Amino acid sequence: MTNLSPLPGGAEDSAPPVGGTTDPIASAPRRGKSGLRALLPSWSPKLGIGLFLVLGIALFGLIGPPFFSNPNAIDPIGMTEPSGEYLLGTTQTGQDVLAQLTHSTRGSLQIGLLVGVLATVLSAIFGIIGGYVGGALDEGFSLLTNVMLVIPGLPLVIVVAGFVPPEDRGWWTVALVLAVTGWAAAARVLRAQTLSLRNRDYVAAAKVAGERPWRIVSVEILPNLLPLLASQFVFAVIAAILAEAGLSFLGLGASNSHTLGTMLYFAQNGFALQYEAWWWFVPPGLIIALFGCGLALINFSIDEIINPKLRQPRKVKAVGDVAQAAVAGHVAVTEPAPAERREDLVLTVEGLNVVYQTERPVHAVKDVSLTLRRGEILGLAGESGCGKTTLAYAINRLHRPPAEVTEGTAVFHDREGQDIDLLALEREELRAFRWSKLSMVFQGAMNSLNPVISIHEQLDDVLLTHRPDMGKAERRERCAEVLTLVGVDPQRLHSFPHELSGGMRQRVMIAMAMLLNPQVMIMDEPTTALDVVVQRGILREIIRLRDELGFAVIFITHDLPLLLELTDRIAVMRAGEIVEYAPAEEIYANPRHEYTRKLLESFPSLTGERGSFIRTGESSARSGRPAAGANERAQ
Ligand SMILES: Nc1ncnc2c1ncn2[C@@H]1O[C@H](COP(=O)(O)OP(=O)(O)OP(=O)(O)O)[C@@H](O)[C@H]1O
Repeated sequence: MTNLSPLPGGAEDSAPPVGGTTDPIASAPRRGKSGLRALLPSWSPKLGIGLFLVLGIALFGLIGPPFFSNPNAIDPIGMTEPSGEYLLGTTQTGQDVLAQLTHSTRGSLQIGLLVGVLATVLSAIFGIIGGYVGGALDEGFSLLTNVMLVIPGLPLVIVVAGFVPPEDRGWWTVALVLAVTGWAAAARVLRAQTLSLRNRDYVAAAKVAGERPWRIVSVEILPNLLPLLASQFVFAVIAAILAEAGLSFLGLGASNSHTLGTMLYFAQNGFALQYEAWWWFVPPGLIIALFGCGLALINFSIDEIINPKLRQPRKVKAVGDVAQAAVAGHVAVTEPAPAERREDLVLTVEGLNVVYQTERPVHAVKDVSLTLRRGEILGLAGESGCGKTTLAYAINRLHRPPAEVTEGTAVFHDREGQDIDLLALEREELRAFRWSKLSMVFQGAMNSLNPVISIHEQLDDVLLTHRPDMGKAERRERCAEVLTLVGVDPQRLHSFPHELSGGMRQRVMIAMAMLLNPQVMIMDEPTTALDVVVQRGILREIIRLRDELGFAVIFITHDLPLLLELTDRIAVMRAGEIVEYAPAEEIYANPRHEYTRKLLESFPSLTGERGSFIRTGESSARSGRPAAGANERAQ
């Protein structure tokens, strides 16, 4: 909408991360690491234990067999307990259990690995390719997948395995049977995910950019499915080892091969349980359990590489140092002129600091102090990445790790006279507070509506949660009322989000935020995605509603001219700090901070030296400010 260009030294390129460096986007993931290292999971106890178990068991199965005697060799000593000669004792026929265990571990690993690879490849082919290509291919693949799904797995395996004569039933035959019968469920999940991913904006952008389908699948879609594929692989391996054990137990396992399953089968046939020969059946059972556990732990770490949000936030040094280091050298805030009476205020934020505790911490909000008066529209301006959203989220306690409020307070002055320390609210108190006293219209809010639920149900849900005493008719009336307030025909209550225009959806989101008659509404770029005419209509509504209902608004945008038209006061943010905080007229007529001046100058003018915007005075209805002139932006 505007052509605000990043200024030299703006937030994106100057926000000093905690710790003193001046690297811009300190949050850039693993920037300091080489390409290969960036793909490796970061070390954690979970990963360590998982690797130890899996590698230990794999090594035991891989390099163990040559070190031990022939597992079939019979010693006339019969069944004996573990001893110096036979570390894990012997079987009923005097065979060395340890020798059998190494060979069996190898056999089971071979089967697990082969089934894991085959089942994952099959599910990826049928799920991802079908889901992405769609049409007849997808229908064919889906039909096959559904048929495989409704055939009961184990009986089919038993029948197939039973048909293969024992002499041909090697470990790879069993693996093949298990893979063919075990991929369908995973394929369904992958197809569903692919269907969702193929409609994402970045996939559409790749298509428009002319990328070939195989590249879109492998570069845009596949990386998003890796955690799923990894866990499906792990699941397939574990399931295969267990299924093979089950088959062997029934005498349908790999003949002439040693697997953990056949070991358990012979232990059962040799009455190991009755003879209390624990050394015969406990070790194979334990290996199966430990191997599964190790794979699951590795899977957690794989998730963390693919999904950085799962990474544990790092603990950083003392909060005081952090704030001081970051604030040092920056220009002091310009305080708003008029003295503020406590009873006029609805929100007071003091010395708020928010740090993203990532590998290289990002100090996104630095020592921010501001007040919001009852019924006031306060603008929060600043270029992309300066910390506006982080500040709004922290005030509303919506921030999630790695974001952490390291210092400061945010106090809500309720109209009933109570002061509520927002940062100290417990979970339930917070749930009751949010939306009923302070609501939020999120960035890109018009996409936040659930596409398969009608507008009425979505509005009604909020009332059901927060006003359980309201009757059905009363709730319906309130839903219709808020829609009317924002200029949407109440008939639209029956509509689904896709039946509304972008502007209408945005209005519905504003209606939803107003539903409980809050005292404060935080609006994070609520009109950015809309064209100027629709935007203008919505902004008019916001001012009118504010005037009628008396709520206060924190309006966040990078569009300073818009704020000049709309707001009573403006806080200009840069690199996490508020560098200027003054009434809108003052910012327009006499910007004091160099950065504010640059922001204003960066809007080209058709008619003058700068800024094709002139204050209309529309928002000054309540304060009695004079309108300053016509507005070209509305055109
Ligand atoms: N999850 C995160 N981990 C690390 N750093 C983050 C995270 N989210 C945001 N940041 C960083 O915090 C800073 C402030 O981001 P924020 O989203 O609050 O900016 P903004 O002013 O709202 O930008 P925009 O107008 O583009 O939405 C940026 O430098 C950003 O890179």
